[in-house]
Amino acid sequence: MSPSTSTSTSTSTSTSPALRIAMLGLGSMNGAILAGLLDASVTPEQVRATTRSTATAAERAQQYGVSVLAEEDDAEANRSVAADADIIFLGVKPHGIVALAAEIAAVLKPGAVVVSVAAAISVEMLEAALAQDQPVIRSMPNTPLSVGLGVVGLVPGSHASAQDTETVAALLRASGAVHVIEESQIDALTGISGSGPAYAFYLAEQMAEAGVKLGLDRELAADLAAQTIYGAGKMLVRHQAAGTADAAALRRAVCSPNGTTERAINAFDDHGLPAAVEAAVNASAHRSAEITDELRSAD
Ligand SMILES: NC(=O)C1=CN([C@@H]2O[C@H](COP(=O)(O)OP(=O)(O)OC[C@H]3O[C@@H](n4cnc5c(N)ncnc54)[C@H](O)[C@@H]3O)[C@@H](O)[C@H]2O)C=CC1
Ligand SMILES: O=C(O)[C@@H]1CCC=N1
Repeated sequence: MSPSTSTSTSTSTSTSPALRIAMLGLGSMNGAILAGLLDASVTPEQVRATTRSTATAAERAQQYGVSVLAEEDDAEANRSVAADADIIFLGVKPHGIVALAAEIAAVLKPGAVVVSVAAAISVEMLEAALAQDQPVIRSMPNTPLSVGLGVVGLVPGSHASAQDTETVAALLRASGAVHVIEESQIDALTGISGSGPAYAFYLAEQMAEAGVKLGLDRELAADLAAQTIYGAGKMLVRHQAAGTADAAALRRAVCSPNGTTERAINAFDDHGLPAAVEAAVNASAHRSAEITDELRSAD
C-alpha cells in the first residue's frame, strides 16, 4: 500500500481521506459503492473514475461530483486513472474484468490494492493478470451500500496484507457490513447478499401488485410494500445483533393464532415459497460458479 496508508488498524479510517481511489467502470455496482463512500469519509477529490462511453461519463460526473473519464474519448483513461490510485475498484462485467486488470497492470503502484467487485472472477484469475505481488481483493458487494446498508464479502488474495484488507474493509464498513470470508464461500454469499437485494425488490413488486388487485392505488400499494420491507429488515438486523430474536421468532410474533398472517404464511407454504427461495439462492450461487468455469475454459 502507498505511503498515504496508515500502518495500524485503529487509524486506517481516520487517514482514509488521503487515499486515492479509482473506480474503473462506474456502473450500478461501483456507483453504489461510490455513493456510500461519498456519504461517509471520502471526498470527491480523492476519486477518479472511468466509463466506456462519453455520455455516461458526463452523466456520472454530474451525479457524483467526481472526475470521470471515458474510454471512448481516451484509450488511456483506465491506465491514467489507475496509475496514481491506492485502491482500484474494478467494476466492469465479469467477462471484461481480467482484460481490464491486464490493461492497467503495468502502471499500478506496487502496493496499490486492486479490488474486483465482479461475480465469478477468482483471485487466481485476477492475480495472473496483474504484476507479481500486486495486492488483490475479490469482493462481492451489494447495491444497498449506496444508502449505507450494504453487505460485502471480501476475499483477500495471496499478496494482500492484513493491513490492505483492513483498509478496504474500513472504507466499506462506513456503508455496510463487511465479512472477510474464504473464497469457497463467495458463491453462496453471492446467492444471498449479492443477488439478494433483487429478491427483496421482487417481493416488493409482487406485494404491491397484489395490493393493486385488491383495489389499492398503485402508489399507496408500492409505499406500503417498500416501508414494510424496510421496517422489517431494520427490526430483524437490530434484534439479531442484540440476540433478542431471529427471523423466525419475529415472524411468529406477527402471526396471531388463526389470524390473517397465519393464513398468509400458510399460503406461502402451499405455493412452495421455501423451495422457491432455496432454488433461487442455489441458482445464483451455481451461476457464479458456472461463469467461472466458462471464463476459465475460454482462456
Ligand atoms: N449490480 C449489482 O447489484 C452487482 C454487480 N456486481 C458486479 O459488478 C460488476 C458490474 O456490474 P454492474 O455495475 O451491474 O454493471 P453496469 O453495466 O451497470 O456497469 C459496468 C460499467 O462498466 C463500464 N465499462 C465497461 N467496459 C469498460 C472499460 N473497458 N473501461 C471503463 N469502463 C467500462 C460501463 O460503461 C458501465 O458503466 C459485475 O462484474 C457484477 O458481477 C456485484 C455485486 C452486485
Ligand atoms: O447478477 C449478477 O450477476 C450480479 C452479481 C450479483 C448481483 N448482480
